[in-house]
Amino acid sequence: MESISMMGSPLNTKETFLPNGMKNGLKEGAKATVGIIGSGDFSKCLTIRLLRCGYHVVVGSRNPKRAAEFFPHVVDVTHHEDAVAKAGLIFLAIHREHYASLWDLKHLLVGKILVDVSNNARMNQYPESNAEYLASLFPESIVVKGFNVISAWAMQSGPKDASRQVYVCSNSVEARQQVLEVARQLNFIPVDMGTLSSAKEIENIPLHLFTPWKGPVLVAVSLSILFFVYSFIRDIIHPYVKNQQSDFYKIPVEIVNKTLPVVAITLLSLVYLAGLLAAAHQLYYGTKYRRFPHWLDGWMQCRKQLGLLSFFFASVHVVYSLCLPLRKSERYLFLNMALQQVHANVEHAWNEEEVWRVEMYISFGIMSLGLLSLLAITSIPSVNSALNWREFSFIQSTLGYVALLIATFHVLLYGWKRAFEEEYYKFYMPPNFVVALVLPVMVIMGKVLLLLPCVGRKLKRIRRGWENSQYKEETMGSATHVSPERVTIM
Ligand SMILES: NC(=O)C1=CN([C@@H]2O[C@H](COP(=O)(O)OP(=O)(O)OC[C@H]3O[C@@H](n4cnc5c(N)ncnc54)[C@H](OP(=O)(O)O)[C@@H]3O)[C@@H](O)[C@H]2O)C=CC1
Ligand SMILES: [Fe+3]
Repeated sequence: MESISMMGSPLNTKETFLPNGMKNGLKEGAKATVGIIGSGDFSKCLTIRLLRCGYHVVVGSRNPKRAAEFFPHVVDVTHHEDAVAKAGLIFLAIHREHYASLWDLKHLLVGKILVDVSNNARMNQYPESNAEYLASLFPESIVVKGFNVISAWAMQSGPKDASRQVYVCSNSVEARQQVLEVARQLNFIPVDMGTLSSAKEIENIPLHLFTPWKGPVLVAVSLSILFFVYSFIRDIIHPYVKNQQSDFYKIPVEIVNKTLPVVAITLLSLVYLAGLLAAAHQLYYGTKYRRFPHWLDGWMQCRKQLGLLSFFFASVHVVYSLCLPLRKSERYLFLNMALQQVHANVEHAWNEEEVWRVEMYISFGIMSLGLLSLLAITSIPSVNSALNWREFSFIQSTLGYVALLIATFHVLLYGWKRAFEEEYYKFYMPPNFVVALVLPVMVIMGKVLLLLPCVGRKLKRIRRGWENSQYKEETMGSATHVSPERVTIM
């Protein structure tokens, strides 16, 4: 047999499964044999990948004759017993529900490494993880969890354009090392997750569906609906009811474009408000060792998503704003205005104050979008890892506040003149820009308060651990230890 088989020394897990040729930097050489139980999609794709990387593969199937048609001829497709006997490292490419059907092979599996690649249909479907269940069925085998986060497609197409990380855990260090090495040989990035107790966490990874995004997206959608309805009532319904003025044409562009910036700046304010509340919490209790309330913890952890959503809304707002002059309505209004000026004998229309206001607010808008883009780019892991902590914190915290300040000026310059011109609903239904400014102004004022020497010095002492009140609690590992400034905002 041209393989390094574990047969005869099943308990010696120190023996390697690496293709010898590769290990010695040679192309050819004796190949390690890897067993796979099951002949489904995952099994086929894993087989191809293993073959490409120089392994010898033996596949165990209930019906080897039928299964052999789907595998390259170099693959040994055989019965379960035979496959298990020929390999020391065995991937179980079958579903958890079928693990018990391998019971008859128990004596053959003693000391062998069983790699559990299974996934469940939903999170926490069973009380124990699939890998722990397998280990309980075959206590004399060595169970390793891994490869479940790699789809059959990614397995076949190679890790170039698909996810690359393979999370591995096992109670046996040697077995874990061997599976980590196989993952490395298959050109994946192995991640050691420690003991088998991490299996549940690993099994839940492919089942997450934008989990960290759910809360922020919900907030963004709720804010959008709220501000859209507000603008609709204020700018469309009210003029219609009061003066029979039909402005319904404004709904698709103008009202949407009034909603977008308000949502963008509110989301950006929420990013920094969480940090401010955390600072207030620490100042109030005089310690950093007290756990933040659950809601604040969750809020702090989704700041990156809130920041990226803010960037998204701001970008779409820019596109809408650039398209405003393309509208027919804008052209008609422009023509009407020109005609009115002709009738009024106005030859030179130039309002110095208006000119400056618009120049400034456009400039502030572009600058804040530029800064937001910078924050978004530095949140990309590869860029993020190229920065040291101080650089990252400077961009995410200091420049983030600058972006918020500039965006606030942008909104203020856009609206302040109109606010004075408008009479209706002035007091009990303020203009959109006033609504947009409530939160950012509060956040900026909060930051200014924190920058006051007396407050700032106290906070610094608390965060460095020099000041702890009687509330000190041992909560190592909780978010309490993460200084609000240390958590990325994007
Ligand atoms: N497909 C994917 O993208 C991924 C799959 N996985 C996991 O890999 C495992 C296999 O998935 P996949 O290949 O898609 O599934 P398939 O349904 O395609 O294949 C499962 C295989 O299990 C064997 N099998 C079926 N019924 C029984 C039984 N009663 N007793 C023993 N063996 C049986 C069959 O092989 P035979 O007839 O030859 O015995 C069958 O081909 C699952 O645990 C899955 O969660 C993990 C990551 C990605
Ligand atoms: Fe704007």
